[in-house]
Amino acid sequence: MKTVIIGSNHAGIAAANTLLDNYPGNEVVLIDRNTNLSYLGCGTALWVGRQIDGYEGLFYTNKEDFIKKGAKIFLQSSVTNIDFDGKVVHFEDEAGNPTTESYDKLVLATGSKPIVPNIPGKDLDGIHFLKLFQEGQAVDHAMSSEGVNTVAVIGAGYIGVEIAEAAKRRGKNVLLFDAMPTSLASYYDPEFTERMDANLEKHGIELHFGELATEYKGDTRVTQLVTDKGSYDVDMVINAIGFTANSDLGREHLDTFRNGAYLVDSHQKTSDDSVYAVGDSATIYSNALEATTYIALATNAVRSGIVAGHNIGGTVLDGIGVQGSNGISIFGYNMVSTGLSVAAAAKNNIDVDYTDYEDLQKPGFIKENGAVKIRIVYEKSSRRIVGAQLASTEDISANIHMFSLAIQEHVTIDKLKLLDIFFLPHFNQPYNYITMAALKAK
Ligand SMILES: Cc1cc2nc3c(=O)[nH]c(=O)nc-3n(C[C@H](O)[C@H](O)[C@H](O)COP(=O)(O)OP(=O)(O)OC[C@H]3O[C@@H](n4cnc5c(N)ncnc54)[C@H](O)[C@@H]3O)c2cc1C
Ligand SMILES: NC(=O)C1=CN([C@@H]2O[C@H](COP(=O)(O)OP(=O)(O)OC[C@H]3O[C@@H](n4cnc5c(N)ncnc54)[C@H](O)[C@@H]3O)[C@@H](O)[C@H]2O)C=CC1
Repeated sequence: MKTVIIGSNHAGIAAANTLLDNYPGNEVVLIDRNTNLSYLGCGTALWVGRQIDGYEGLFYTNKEDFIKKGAKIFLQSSVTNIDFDGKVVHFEDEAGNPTTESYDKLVLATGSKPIVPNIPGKDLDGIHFLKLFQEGQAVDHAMSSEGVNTVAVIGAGYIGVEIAEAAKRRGKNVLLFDAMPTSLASYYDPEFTERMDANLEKHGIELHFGELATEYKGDTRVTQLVTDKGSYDVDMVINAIGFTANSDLGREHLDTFRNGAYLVDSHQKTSDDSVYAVGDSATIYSNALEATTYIALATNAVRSGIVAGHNIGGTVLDGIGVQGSNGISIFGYNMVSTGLSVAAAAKNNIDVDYTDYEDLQKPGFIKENGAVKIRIVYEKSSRRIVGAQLASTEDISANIHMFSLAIQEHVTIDKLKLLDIFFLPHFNQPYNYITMAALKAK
């Protein structure tokens, strides 16, 4: 069996490793247009903000690792089209020569692309995106340039907020814009985002929410940002208004979701029996929504790659869906969420209630101790938990995994009330915030 994988970042790598490590004898070919593979974009802001020494540690594998395992790998090789009937992939190799690879099974792991604000001046110099390693390098380089003092970040989602922090750490004046009235509006309810907004402001970031960029101005280089509310002199712009699926190669042939992502089943198989799609290029099943959706996260990319790899290798393995669990840590303030916020539930016509609680992480006699705010969201009719959000200066990240499992397994809010949660003053309180929030549920 010969499997060709297009795209060798997180999803393609997971599919390739699953096949190579578990199913010897399978022929695996990886093709990617980039110079590198396995770049952890999540480290870009840490590196640009000088919280880590450099970018070298942000890659977890390389071309040689795949060659050692017996795979064939082409980098700097762009796939131009796929003959789905003849099962042949056409690409240009590193030297620019037209080349082909036939396949028995094809894995599309072409990921996502940043959404480009479609406004005048969008192609001026000094306007950046933050998806690829090379784009991170360009942003890093620009921030070191003389005369770059004011940075506008468009989009206060995860990338925008993280790079705003990094730019501030580099001593820039930072203006952060979003169409929504708060930061992180797709992940958290206002009672949580207002804390992040206060945190950003406290650290000197100028917030412009509910404000839309309408034009980038300058001769060859951007010097001014115009919005529906004003205009600002800027030296650099970073666009971060979300990703869309990169399904350019198969959109004509395969069934797709509303944003163009390849529609896949629980084996990651597309509408073509020989073609699988994984990671940001594909849809994913949300256990909170109980529906197919699109969530661009590295964690989903890895899991979907593993599922595709096993199914191609011959082990039937159903994906179990996701909750879109996510987290962020900005100037020491931590927020994690999973499933649906109250706002996201309303948007999806799911009638929910929620229960909030706030308390110290540990008993009052422990000195190093921060307050934790928790919200648990549950469906009114079934009482199943559909979401949770936590915010604190404490490391509350591990809590969210339990809520992720609860959503996956359709656990009700009532089941959580008397759940056995251990107590040790070094870590938590006997009347802990999870129990207390659950007990408070209507
Ligand atoms: C700055 C940043 C921070 C992030 N932080 C986090 C985080 O903290 N946690 C988290 O879970 N997620 C995070 N993400 C999201 C995560 O990086 C993506 O969800 C993940 O990269 C998706 O992996 P993928 O392999 O599906 O797609 P991609 O990473 O998009 O990779 C697709 C690959 O396909 C190749 N390709 C595309 N078209 C072709 C073609 N025609 N021919 C050949 N090759 C092609 C590309 O070169 C690329 O290597 C972050 C993303 C960014 C940009
Ligand atoms: N910590 C993590 O888990 C991280 C995850 N990622 C993932 O990478 C993907 C891309 O990240 P982001 O680009 O930050 O997307 P995002 O979806 O997190 O945020 C995009 C933001 O842009 C805003 N927006 C949309 N259109 C706009 C417009 N025209 N003008 C102004 N604002 C506008 C939205 O309201 C939203 O707040 C996401 O799926 C994200 O979850 C990225 C970084 C870190």
